[in-house]
Amino acid sequence: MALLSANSVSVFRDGRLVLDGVDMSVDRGEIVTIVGPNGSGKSTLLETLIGAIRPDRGKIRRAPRLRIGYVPQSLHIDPSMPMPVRRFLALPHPHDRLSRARALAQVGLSEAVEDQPMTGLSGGQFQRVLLARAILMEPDLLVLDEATRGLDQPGTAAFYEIVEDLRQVLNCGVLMVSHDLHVVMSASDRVICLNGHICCHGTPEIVASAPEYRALFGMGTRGTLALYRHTHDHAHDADHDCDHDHSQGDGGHHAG
Ligand SMILES: Nc1ncnc2c1ncn2[C@@H]1O[C@H](COP(=O)(O)OP(=O)(O)OP(=O)(O)O)[C@@H](O)[C@H]1O
Repeated sequence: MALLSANSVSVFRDGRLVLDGVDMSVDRGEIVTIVGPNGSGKSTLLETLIGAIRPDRGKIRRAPRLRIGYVPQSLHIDPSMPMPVRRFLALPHPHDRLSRARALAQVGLSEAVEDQPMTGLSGGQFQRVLLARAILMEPDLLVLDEATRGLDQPGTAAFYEIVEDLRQVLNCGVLMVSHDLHVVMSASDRVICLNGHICCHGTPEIVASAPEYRALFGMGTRGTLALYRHTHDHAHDADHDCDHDHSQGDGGHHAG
């Protein structure tokens, strides 16, 4: 059974249809990434999947007792109320020192960071602390909403390497939203391209070469992506679609 699935999910916001008939799922052990332009409904989809928004149509199914570790896009912490990392990690409930140290180590931070105020951390450290807090939940599923926003390229790449390690160590599923198209393509097992509805989905190779994806992100993107994870060596038919078989083991489809 999938950890989480959406079945024909539609969501209206302020009377406007922002998600239209979305079908998707995430299994344990896989990294699924949602890409799409600004305002295409990515955060709305995540919020609906984790139960923060009720779908107007369709159904969300979660595995029984599913534990979700959520890393938000950003988090505002009032600088006038300094909060040490230790206290932040204790939200919503405290954990023993060993668990905290292990979680921090898993995201590449030392225990010493616990004494620092959250507002004194660098962007990369801050996001790692958010990730450490999510790990402390012992999640079946990690949900990351643009968790690398504001990080430079090395910081972004390092963050996704940690996510990849965590997927193996925790044996969890990972669902993320990202604008880091290049890294996403190398770090994901499946990519979902969203623009209110699912334009196309499948392995990174299938999505990167889909006309629906290229229409949204530009023709140049495909060439750049090819540098990262584009192992097959045949020539592409200029107008093939997501159903094209790249012999990568996973299928994909497009939905207009
Ligand atoms: N709280 C809200 N109330 C009403 N409408 C909202 C709300 N949040 C988002 N929307 C609208 O829903 C649509 C989808 O927004 P959403 O934030 O899900 O897109 P996104 O793909 O995550 O965008 P971005 O890449 O800019 O983060 C947008 O038109 C947005 O204006």
